[in-house]
This record gives sequence, structure tokens and C-alpha cells, in this order.
Amino acid sequence: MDVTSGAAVATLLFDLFDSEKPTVSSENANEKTEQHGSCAPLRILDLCCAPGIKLCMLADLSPPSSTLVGVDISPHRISLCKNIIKKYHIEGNTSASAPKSTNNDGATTDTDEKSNVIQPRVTIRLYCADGTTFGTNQTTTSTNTVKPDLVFDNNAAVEDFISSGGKRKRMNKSARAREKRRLLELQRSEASVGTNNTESVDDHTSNLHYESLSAEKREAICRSNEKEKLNEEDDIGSDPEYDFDRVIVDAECSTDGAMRHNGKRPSALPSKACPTWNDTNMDELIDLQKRLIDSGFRLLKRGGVMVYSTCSLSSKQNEEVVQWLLEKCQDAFIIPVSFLIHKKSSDDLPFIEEGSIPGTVRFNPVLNSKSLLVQGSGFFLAKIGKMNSIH
Ligand SMILES: C[S@@+](CC[C@H](N)C(=O)[O-])C[C@H]1O[C@@H](n2cnc3c(N)ncnc32)[C@H](O)[C@@H]1O
Repeated sequence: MDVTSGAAVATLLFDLFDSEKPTVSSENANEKTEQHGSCAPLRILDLCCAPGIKLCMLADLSPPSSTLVGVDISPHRISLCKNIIKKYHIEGNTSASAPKSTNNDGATTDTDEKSNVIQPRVTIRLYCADGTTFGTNQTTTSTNTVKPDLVFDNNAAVEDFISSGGKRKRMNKSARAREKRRLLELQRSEASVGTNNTESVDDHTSNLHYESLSAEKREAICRSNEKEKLNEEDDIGSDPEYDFDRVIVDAECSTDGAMRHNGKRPSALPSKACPTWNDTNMDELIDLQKRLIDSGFRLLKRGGVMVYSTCSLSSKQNEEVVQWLLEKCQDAFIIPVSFLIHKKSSDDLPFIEEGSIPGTVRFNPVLNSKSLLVQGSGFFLAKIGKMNSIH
């Protein structure tokens, strides 16, 4: 894990590095966000989570009983993420026994009968889904809407851990089928609590009915569904399941700053399918980053905090994307961050500098005279708040 990943996580969870000077026109910008550092459970969204480095660290550092939702569009990478969480977190995040008390002989004893209950310290859920539309009612047929694919829930994994007698073992076919069933059950029970995301029997029946309608009628239904969908999308934020206290958008990028990793995997640059960046695919990438930051901000609750980060050094993928959001959303503002506030001089951390938007941070890799990497990796981060109300 690079120090920059730690910086992004610390920035998201704590106000340790918030510098005092507000850089937005709104007065008392910092007062418009919730006070950080309290132990109240948080709902945290990691919109581009795989392979899960930051998600694991968030799981370690977030208050007990928090919920972490990880989303990634790549099935292969989300499955890596699931494996990493399973490998490092299930047991680590569970309390295998209730608090113990010490008797007169100095021996520890279980305090109650529930001592064998294993509970995850935080809930971690992973979805294989497009972060740009996550939480909207994605219409897949003319009448039905479906939820994104829930691929992991550590509560289900813990149940499996218990049923295996507390032994971690490689999942066989039936264990995988059991987990899949459990995830479907979890998703169904959630859907029945929610209102409009369920694929019900009625929906199925109306779908059959739909097939028998004339083309004109079908078109009319599609138009009204589309309208309804847009209205619902506008209304996002009212569903508590998609309302987060903290959001991190560690966006897909050209990875030009990730020199340490790129040095190890030069063939991965910039992607296997597309070996070089050109104007067209760069524009597409920037468009994706804008849609991701926009979606992250949509899913952030009022008073919440978001971090946008990339491991690119290009201002087009960093400051310009953040600026775009600030201009689009009047209720978005920069919470200025500085990792130098506890240092006497900037010489202490020579590879860190302020981005061209005041209060944003750039980590520059330190190169020697032969342009070889000596220290660090390139990284950009911006901390963005969402005002409690729009004036
Ligand atoms: C820089 S990596 C994230 C690294 C991750 N945050 C970590 O700390 O391990 C960017 C991720 O964005 C994912 N991604 C790309 N487009 C996406 C989209 N539309 N929705 C969700 N994830 C997306 C990629 O699959 C990739 O895993």
C-alpha cells in the first residue's frame, strides 16, 4: 500500500489534516459539514473500490458498526477485492467472544451466554456495478428495475465461517452456491424493505402483459417509464440505502503517476486493450471521471464529505474534474487539506505540494537525476463537502 492510499483514507475519515483557511466563497464552509472524529457509525461508499486497498483500510479505521459499500465495474477486480477482504478481514473484524471479565483469581471469564456470537465489527458489502449509475433505478426492461449485483456481504461470509466450525478453508462448489443463495436472500430482503427496486410477481405478470401490447402502446409505456425514471433519479438521496456520510471516488485514470506499480507492470499501461492514450480515449476517460465524481456527489448526504483521487498527475484528470463539479453543483465546496500543517517547513515533505485549486493536494514522485523513482508515487486528492442546504 502506498502512503498516498493512507492519505486518502485519513483525509476522508478524519479532520486531522484539514487546514483552517476556507477556499470557497461560502462563509464558514467547514461548519457546513458534520464534525468528524466522532464514534458514531458511518455509511461509507467506495465507488471504484477494487482491488480494495483503501476499502480494507477504511474497514480498519471506521467506527464500529459502520457500513462500507464497495462498488466496481470489473467482475475480475471485484472478485480480487472480495478475496483480499476475506483473507485479511473476516476474522480480524469479528469479535470471537464477548468482553471478558477478571475473577478474584485473576482468571478471565466470559461475561454472558452470547460469548460465542461472532459479529463483524463493520459491515462490508461489495457490488459489481457501474459507479456512474449506482443507486439510480437502472431500467433493464420496460417495466422492471433491478438492483446492482451484490457479490459479497461479510455477514453472509461470517455465517459460513461459523458453519464451517470456525475454520477458514477454500470454498468448494457447494459453499459457493450457499454464499450465492445467502446473498440473493439478503438482496431480496432488502428489496422488500425498499419500495421501488423490487422485481415482484406483479412486475413479472405485467411484463407478460406488456409483450401482448401493440407497438404504439409499448412506446407510450416506455416513454412514461423513462420520465418516471428521470424523476426518480432526480430524487436520489431520499433512499437511506443510497445516502452516504462519506464517499471516496478513487477514479479510473491514466495511472501515469503510479510509477512504482507501472515499473513492475509496464505492459499494463495504459490498458491491455488500448496500449496508448490518444485524444479520443483520453476524452472518454475524463468524461468517465466526471460521471464518477458527479455520481459520488449525488450519493453523498447533506453535510457529508467526499474524497476524489487519482494516481495521475494530469490536471485534466484532477483539478479540472473537481472544478467541473464545483461549477455544476452549487452545494459542493472544497475542504482545504494540508499534510504540512503539522510540519515546521515544507522541506519536511518535499514531494507534497498544493494543487492548482487551493486546498487540494498533489504527491509528486521523487526522481533522481536519471529520472528514476527514488520515493513515493504520483497522486492527487481533493476533499469536497456537501452543504447542509442550498441557499
Ligand atoms: C484506481 S482503481 C481503484 C483502486 C482502489 N480504490 C484501491 O484502493 O484498491 C480504479 C477502479 O475503477 C474501476 N472502474 C472503472 N470504471 C468504473 C465504473 N464506471 N464504475 C465503477 N468502477 C469503475 C476499475 O475497475 C478500477 O478497479
